[in-house]
Amino acid sequence: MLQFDLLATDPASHARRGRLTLNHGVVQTPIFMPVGTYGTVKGVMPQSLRDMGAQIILGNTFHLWMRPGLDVVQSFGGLHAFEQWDKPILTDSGGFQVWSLGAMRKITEEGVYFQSPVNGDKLFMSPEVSMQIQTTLNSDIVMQLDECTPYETQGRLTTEAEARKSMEMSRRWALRSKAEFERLGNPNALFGIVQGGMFEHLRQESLQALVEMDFPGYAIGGVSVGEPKDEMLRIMAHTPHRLPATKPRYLMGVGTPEDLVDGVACGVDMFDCVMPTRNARNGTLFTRYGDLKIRNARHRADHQPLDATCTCHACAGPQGIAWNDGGRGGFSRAYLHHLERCGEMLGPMLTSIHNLHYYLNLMQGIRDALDAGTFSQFHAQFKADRARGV
Ligand SMILES: Nc1nc2c(CCNCC3CCCCC3)c3[nH]c(NCCc4ccccc4)nc3cc2c(=O)[nH]1
Ligand SMILES: [Zn+2]
Repeated sequence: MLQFDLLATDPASHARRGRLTLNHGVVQTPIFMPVGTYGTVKGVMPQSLRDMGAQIILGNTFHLWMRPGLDVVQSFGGLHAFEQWDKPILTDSGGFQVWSLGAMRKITEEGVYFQSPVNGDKLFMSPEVSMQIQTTLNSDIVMQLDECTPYETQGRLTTEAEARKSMEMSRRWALRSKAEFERLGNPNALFGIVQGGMFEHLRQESLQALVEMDFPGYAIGGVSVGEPKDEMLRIMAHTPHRLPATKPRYLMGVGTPEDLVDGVACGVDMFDCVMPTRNARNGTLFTRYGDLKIRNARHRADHQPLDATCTCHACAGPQGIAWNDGGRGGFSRAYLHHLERCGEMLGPMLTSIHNLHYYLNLMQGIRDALDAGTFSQFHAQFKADRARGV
């Protein structure tokens, strides 16, 4: 089940404030969804995710199907009990993950044939198989099986004819996904995924066909696939606001903090990206005044926290009082620099908490600004602050 309520719209942009009611709870939008790859957000305890305000996380259909295998997840009644997360979960269809595998796959009308990266087994993923897997996982939001149209292949840009062919297959797979989802009597929500490459008229054809199929929500796929930033922004400006205003819009795999704020202004409600956790593990930290590379020698003896305005456990400790508000319970840049240099486990754990908190706090700031009718000012201040430099 899914209910989407529009609570406020920004007069100067396509930004909107909403509320998503799902089987495992209510989600305030716009929202960033932390990505759990093997059934966990790497190095972060579920309780920490709850403490920092995560309302919905992503599960990984493809990986969980490989390992531990559906029989184990099924024995728990689905993903929630298995990974001890009782709030909503969104699962992707697995198509993108197979596509990311690169060579070891063959795409046909029927589905995708590929080799398991875990044990080399010959596997097959079709719209029907993907729906069966996601039904077993019992995720609150299920994604259709689609083909993520590449931006380029072996250095050659995808042509309009290729993008059309790919979009039309995804459209046929949307219908098959929907039919199987309904045949299985899945009580959750199935989203259609808009494709069409970098061609606005193909995006229009794709979204029109999906809207006619009447999904409870829609995703925009086929971006953040190596295209130049201005190409992604062009599609982000074209497609989201053309989707039904009364249904949630999910921009897949996006993005940087700037992309999230720009995406909200373009009418996007939901985002997911591995960036906060992946960057955390390689020592790139997001802060209000720009990005910070904690391994840089200039942090070696710096007593300040990563971000003096941050209330996360890494910056402000258990009390959660920011450095600027007099808090001194957090960890210093010197200590985090040291942990990273020593390769200590606590390093990526603390930096992941900080980066996830940064993303979730940014979305909370956007929701508060939309509630207050000050989104334009928020957008401008956010960009000015980030340009200041750390
Ligand atoms: N169906 C589908 N999924 C897509 C995804 C996966 C979204 N995240 C799922 C999530 C499930 C749990 C495990 C992790 C993934 C995308 N991710 C990106 N870019 C990420 C590009 C990126 C950005 C920063 C760092 C690395 C990669 N473009 C995407 C396009 C599509 C698409 O058309 N169709
Ligand atoms: Zn912090």
